[in-house]
Order: sequence, then C-alpha cells, then structure tokens
Amino acid sequence: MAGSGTAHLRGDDTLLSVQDLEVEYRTKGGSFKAVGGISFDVRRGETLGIVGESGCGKSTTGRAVLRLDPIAGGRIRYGDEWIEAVPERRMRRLRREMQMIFQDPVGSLNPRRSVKEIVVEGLAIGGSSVEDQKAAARTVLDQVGLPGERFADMVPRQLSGGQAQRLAIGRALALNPQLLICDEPVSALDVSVQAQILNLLEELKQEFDLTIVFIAHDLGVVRTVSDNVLVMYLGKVCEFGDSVEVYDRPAHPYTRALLDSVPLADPDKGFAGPALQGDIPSPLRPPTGCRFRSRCPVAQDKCAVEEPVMREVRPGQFAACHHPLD
Ligand SMILES: Nc1ncnc2c1ncn2[C@@H]1O[C@H](COP(=O)(O)OP(=O)(O)OP(=O)(O)O)[C@@H](O)[C@H]1O
Repeated sequence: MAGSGTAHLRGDDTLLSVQDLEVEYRTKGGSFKAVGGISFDVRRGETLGIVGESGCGKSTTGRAVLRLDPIAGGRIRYGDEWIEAVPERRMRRLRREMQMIFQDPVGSLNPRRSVKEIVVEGLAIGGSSVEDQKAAARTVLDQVGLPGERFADMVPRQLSGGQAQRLAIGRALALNPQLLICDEPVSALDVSVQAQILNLLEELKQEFDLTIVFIAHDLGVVRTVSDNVLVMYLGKVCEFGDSVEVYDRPAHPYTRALLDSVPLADPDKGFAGPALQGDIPSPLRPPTGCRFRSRCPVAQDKCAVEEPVMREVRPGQFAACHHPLD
C-alpha cells in the first residue's frame, strides 16, 4: 500500500517499507524535492514496478533506499533496520544485500577487469578461499548464461549490451542479495535482448527468492514483470496497485495517459497516443494543488488549490486524484 505514510499497516513479510520519503537536491536555480514524500511497501518475493516519465524521481528513490542520496525526510525500513539511522559501516554491509542494476551495463562495470574478476570481486569481500571463489564465479556465470569457458577472460567492452547486463546481474548475484533494485535494466537493449534479460531476472527471482524493485519509464516492460506498480509524477506517487488492475483500469488520468502513450500497449486498441500533452513542469516550481493538473484532461478548479491525497479507489488500488477515472 502506498501514499498513506506511517498510517499503513505492514505484515511480517514486508522486506522494504518506504515511509514519507523526501530527497532534496540543491542546484544553481535553488533547491527542490526530487522525491516529495512518497510511501510504499515491498513484500518479500514481490516485484514492485516504479514507472513515470524521465525526471519524476524513480532513480532517486532507488538510490535513497541504498542511502546513496541523502534522505531529507521520512523513513526507510529494510528488514528490521531503519536505513536512515544505521551507521555507515553497517550500511556498507546492507548494500551487499541490496544490489542495484543500472541501465548502462558496460558503464557500470570496471573496464580493466575480466568477466571472472568482476564476479569474484564481490565474492572476495566475503573472505572465501580462492578455489571456492573460482567455483562460485563459474556457477554464477552459468546461472546468468555466460558460460565461463567462453566468457571468463573477456573484458566488458568485448561483450554485447545484453551480455554485459548478464554480467552486471551476475556480479550482483555473487553477493547473495535479497533485494535487487533494477534501474531501467533493459532500456538500452534491443527489444529481443530485453525479453531475454527480463526472463533471466524472473528465473533468478524464483531460484533465489529475490525481491525486486524494477524502475522503468516503459509501462509495457513493467507490466510483464511486476506484481504491484507505483506510478510517479514530479516526485510524488499518483497511483499504486496490483499491476494487472492498474493496467486494465487505471484510476489516475496520468496513468491512463502513460498507457495511451505506449505504442500497441493493447494490439486491439492500437496506438492511442500521443496522449501526454505539454512539457513536464520544472520541479523547482511545481504547479499548486495537483502537480499533474497542467497536463490533465479532466482537471477542474479544485485541482489548482488542493493537493489530492492517496485514497483507495478500488480494493487494493490507490490514486491521488480529485476526479479518479471509473
Ligand atoms: N545529483 C543531482 N543533483 C541535482 N538534481 C538531480 C540530481 N539527480 C537527479 N536530479 C534531478 O532530480 C529529478 C529526479 O531525477 P531522477 O533521476 O530520480 O528521475 P528519474 O525518474 O529516474 O528519471 P530518468 O529516467 O531520466 O533517470 C530530476 O529533475 C533530475 O534532473
């Protein structure tokens, strides 16, 4: 459940709980909240998709969970620990359990290390013997579809984009993570390769009981992998719910517009877009009231003066909108 701040209930199976998170950046033009008070829970074994247009704060949210960006407000609970409060030494250990996969796999890998060394790098921190490390590296490389005999001695630039992303996933897996934060992991890849990487993530999730936060601007991609989906706009959550429900019956006009902008999201309906008119307002000067109102086809006077709060529009589906869609 999202957007309800500390009021929400959490079951024991919640691995990650983000509560009223705020992240502020300082720029030449002034400081602004890239994430303006968002809340969500992720259960163990769940994949949560986070979607929204470029700049809405998806990556910032992911980085804040790993405390790579300073948390300006709110709380993040991982397991039994409060991320914003743990000492940096403990945080470094927790970051092994919470691995991040990035959009640009080649850029995220050390160009001077071989494939084998990149995987072993993570294992070495664990203090295992050299023989154990080699065997574990071979296993990991097999698991991500890069058989050691062919790939072990290559360097990242010799790999295709898809192979490099497999390696980045293998490097993360070597650390035995519980949570994977995948930040646009397939956006830079060809469509056919995208499907392979998504399948790989799904297989690994099942095999290793992973919990995944999957960040993407492409709703089509998120739909195929997510149990729940969180839709963000200008640093706020506008909709949250079961991904099938949200896709089939979006309640927020922004979600509707995003869906309509996806070419052939539904082959029967064809391409309904471009549905999103106008530019995203500057985060330095967001609109008053509802942030989406300047681009919203159903906005009315109230939307300019009163910020909508998240409320349950259908069981398990929440939207921050004064005029949710039926
Ligand atoms: N280090 C930073 N300093 C200042 N502003 C930043 C910084 N990082 C991100 N921003 C700004 O914060 C806002 C949110 O950025 P963020 O990268 O989280 O969005 P996003 O939804 O992940 O978009 P994208 O898909 O383009 O990465 C944007 O306006 C961005 O320009």
